[in-house]
Amino acid sequence: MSSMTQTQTQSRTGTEVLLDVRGVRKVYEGHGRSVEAVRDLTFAVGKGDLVCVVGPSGAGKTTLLKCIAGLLAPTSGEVVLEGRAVNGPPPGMAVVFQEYGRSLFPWMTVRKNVELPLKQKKLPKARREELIHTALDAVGLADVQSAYPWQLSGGMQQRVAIARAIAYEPHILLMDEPFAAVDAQTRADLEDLVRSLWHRLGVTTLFVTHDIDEAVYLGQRVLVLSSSPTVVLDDVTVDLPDERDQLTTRSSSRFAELRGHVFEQIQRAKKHKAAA
Ligand SMILES: Nc1ncnc2c1ncn2[C@@H]1O[C@H](COP(=O)(O)OP(=O)(O)OP(=O)(O)O)[C@@H](O)[C@H]1O
Repeated sequence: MSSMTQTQTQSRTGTEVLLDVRGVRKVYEGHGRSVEAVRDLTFAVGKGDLVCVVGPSGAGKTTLLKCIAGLLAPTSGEVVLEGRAVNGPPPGMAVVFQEYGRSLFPWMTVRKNVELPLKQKKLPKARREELIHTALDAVGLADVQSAYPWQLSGGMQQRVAIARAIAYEPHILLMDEPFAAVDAQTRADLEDLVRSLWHRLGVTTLFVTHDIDEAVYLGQRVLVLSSSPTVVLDDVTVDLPDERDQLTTRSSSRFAELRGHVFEQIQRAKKHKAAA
């Protein structure tokens, strides 16, 4: 059972805190060995913010996300969402995973896949229809709702997964390296889709990636994680103009400075780890 918990009231962007991650540590135990995946993670995400988490491979990004999603219990520390401690999947959360092939049900049409969580939410049919239509329209897939996921390209399948997440009307959207398995051009389109949905819906979004450019392009803030055992190395404010596009934003000098800064931090952490 969730309990009401004292929470931070203001995020770094000055908005009301929605997600509060406090001193989260995760040690995996088993087969006679223990792995300290995450040592100490503390940060807050404000309501309506788009925050990216970037870190090297094996830094514990998925572990952190599973702790936030209530799929894994931290060894110590806690995750507080909307003032309540998370100790199971919270009702107002949707997650988009990297492996769209495994997260969509192949025997269900696109619309049935999007509808499933809405049925679990026990929404009436008319409301479900409205949400399915709006979400599929928003991701540009209104015309393939009767298709099966395996009839679609990887990028389209991931758009179905995004449609399913936004149709659910989550208070917070978690995305775990959602575009790692698609080609570069599709990836750029999907990044722009995330920015435009975020603008339109204002949903609080935590986007996890190992791609520094992607983190800087998408986020209002970038949390930089160290190598495992993981801590937050830096919390970078992305002071790029809010209107972003793949060409002008990525070729601006400020973008280059920010990505250089994040890159340097990650490289330093890797060297530090190697030396230790
Ligand atoms: N179930 C598990 N049991 C034991 N160790 C685990 C388990 N899951 C993850 N780990 C270890 O925890 C560390 C962090 O893993 P995690 O998958 O969270 O990192 P990541 O940053 O998401 O990696 P990647 O970017 O490669 O997906 C790694 O050393 C990994 O081997």
